Amino acid sequence: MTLQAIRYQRGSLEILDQLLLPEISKYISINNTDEGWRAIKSMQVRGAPAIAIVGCLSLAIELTNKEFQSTQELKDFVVEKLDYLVSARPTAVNIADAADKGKSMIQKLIDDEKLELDEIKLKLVQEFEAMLQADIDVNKRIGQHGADYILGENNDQPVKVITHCNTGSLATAGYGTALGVIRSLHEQNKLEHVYCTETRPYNQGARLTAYELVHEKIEASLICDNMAAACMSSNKIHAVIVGADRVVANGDTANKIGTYQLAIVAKYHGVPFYVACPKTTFDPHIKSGKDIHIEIRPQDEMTTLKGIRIAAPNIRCWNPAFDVTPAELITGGIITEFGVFKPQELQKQISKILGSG
Ligand SMILES: CSC[C@@H](O)[C@@H](O)C(=O)COP(=O)(O)O
Repeated sequence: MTLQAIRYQRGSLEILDQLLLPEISKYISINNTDEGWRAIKSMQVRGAPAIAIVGCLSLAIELTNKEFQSTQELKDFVVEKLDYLVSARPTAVNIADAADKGKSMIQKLIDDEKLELDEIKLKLVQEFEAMLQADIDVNKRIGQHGADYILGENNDQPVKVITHCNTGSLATAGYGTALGVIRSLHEQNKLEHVYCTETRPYNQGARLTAYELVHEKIEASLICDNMAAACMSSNKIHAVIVGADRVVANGDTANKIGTYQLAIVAKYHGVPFYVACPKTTFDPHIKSGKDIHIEIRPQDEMTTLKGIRIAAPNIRCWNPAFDVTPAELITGGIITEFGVFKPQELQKQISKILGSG
């Protein structure tokens, strides 16, 4: 059985508290957008697609339980709550994309004079609910496209890959993006080995990806972040596959801190570097990676481990949660639900994809 980070049925939302994993599997309920915002901010739920889905579902819960007197009141409430949810973490664009879609949808529904207030509310709730299944479907397509492409580049022979951070069932509605590609390779018996990086300082790799890989019985080894170069020089690695929090118009990509250095190391060793993400991770409004807002996280994520101080007292820290990988280092391509694109064709492909609705 695959891990389920998000459990939802109308009126009830629960998430697996990722702060407690891997030792404790505990679901917590999210009853409104305040609780949704706090769960995202504290990283009880994390990963670009999961943040968007949990944010929107926390609003669906609040909408289900609340009565409105007018469509204007409903619209003001939805817009305010969506803006609030987007503010929880700034780098991943998926929640901003979902918020924009929610806002234009409510306007469209209000403009439809045939619809009553309750029907408008219900349709909006249904729209947010549909994100769960849609994300799993998209991830499976990403997995298939990515696995086919990588195997095509390797004469259909089993491959060894490296991945970074957590991009699996815990970061999405299920299956995963980069980890979805790895899962798909494994399902086809074409995955010889996967190395997952520890992903300091929050340890998404050691705690979450390693947990998913063990759970799925996938051949895997954990490496510290500073072992990636040694791993590539002492093993034949066929691909590095990572996820993304925002891919901008020129193909520059923000992802978990450490992705950039992994891409540099991969280029040096001639290992193709792939980014796997859905179209909701594209941000065509930003031209280059220099303009992506990078979230800075609290210092204690670096200085302490489970509440125990591991750094010298009084040292200051710089703790950016993400970095930007320039498009030219994404040498393998960007794996989407529509296929695999080279970063230089991304701008054209994004307009084509976004134009297709
Ligand atoms: C499918 S998840 C893609 C990205 O969101 C993932 O690689 C990542 O950087 C997650 O960062 P996090 O800080 O854990 O939310």
